[in-house]
Amino acid sequence: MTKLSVNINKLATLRNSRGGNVPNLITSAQDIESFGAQGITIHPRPDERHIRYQDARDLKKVVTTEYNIEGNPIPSFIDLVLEVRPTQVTLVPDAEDAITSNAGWDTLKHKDFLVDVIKTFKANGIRTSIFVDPNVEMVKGAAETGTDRIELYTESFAHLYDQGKTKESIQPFIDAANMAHEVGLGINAGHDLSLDNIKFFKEHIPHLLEVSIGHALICESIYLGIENVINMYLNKLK
Ligand SMILES: CC(=O)[C@@H](O)[C@H](O)COP(=O)(O)O
Ligand SMILES: NCC(=O)COP(=O)(O)O
Repeated sequence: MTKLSVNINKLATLRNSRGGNVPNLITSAQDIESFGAQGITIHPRPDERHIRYQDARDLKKVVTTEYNIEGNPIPSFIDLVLEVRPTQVTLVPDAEDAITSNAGWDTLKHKDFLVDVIKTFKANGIRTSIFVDPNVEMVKGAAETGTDRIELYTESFAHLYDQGKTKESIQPFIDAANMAHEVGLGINAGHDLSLDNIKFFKEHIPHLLEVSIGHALICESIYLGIENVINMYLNKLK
C-alpha cells in the first residue's frame, strides 16, 4: 500500500493572505486525517510565507498519523525538527528565492553534509528521506548518506505525462525506484502529483511507500467542492 500524506502548505498560504486564522491549520489537519489521509506534510520555508515555524510545533500536538516535515536543513530548520520530532524529515535543497522546490540533491557533491545531518536526525529517532531527481547515480549516492528513504522529485514526470509522453515520463522513475530498492532505500515521491497522474505513477513505480501531495490536491478540493458550497449559499439566501 502507498500512503497518502497531505501537504497543507497551501492552506497556510490562504490563511496568511488574510492575516487571521482561516482556514485553521490545526482543525484542517485533524479533519484531513479523519477523512483517511495517512500523513500530514508541511514544508516550512525560511521566509515563513506559508507554514510558520510555530505551526510545526502546534501541529505536532494534534497529528496522529505520520508527520513529515520537509525543508532545507539550514541551522534553524535542524533545530526546529529536533525540537518537534516528527515521524520523518525530508531534506530538500531549496534555494531561498525559489517559488517552489525545483531540484533534488546532488548526493555525491553534498555527501559529507548529508551524512552529518542524517546522523543527527536518526540519533534522535527521526526517520530521514532525501529529495532526489530520478537519476540512478543520485540514488546510489543517497544510499551512501545513511538515509532511510528517498523522495523522488516528480515534477518532470508530471510535466511529460501532461504532454502525453507517458513512456518518457515514467522510465527514469522506474529505474530510480528499482535502484533504490536494490540498495535498501524506502521510496517516497512528490511534487505536482495530481488526480490526473497519480494512478499511472502508482501502477508503474514498484515499492512506493508514500506520496506527499499538496498543490493539486488543494486546488482539486476547491474545484470539486465549489458547486456544493455555492448551493449552500444559495439555500441560505432564499
Ligand atoms: C519538496 C517538494 O516537492 C515540494 O513540493 C514542497 O513541499 C512544496 O512546497 P511549496 O508548497 O512551498 O511549493
Ligand atoms: N513533497 C511534495 C509535497 O509535499 C507536495 O508537493 P506539491 O503537491 O505541492 O507539488
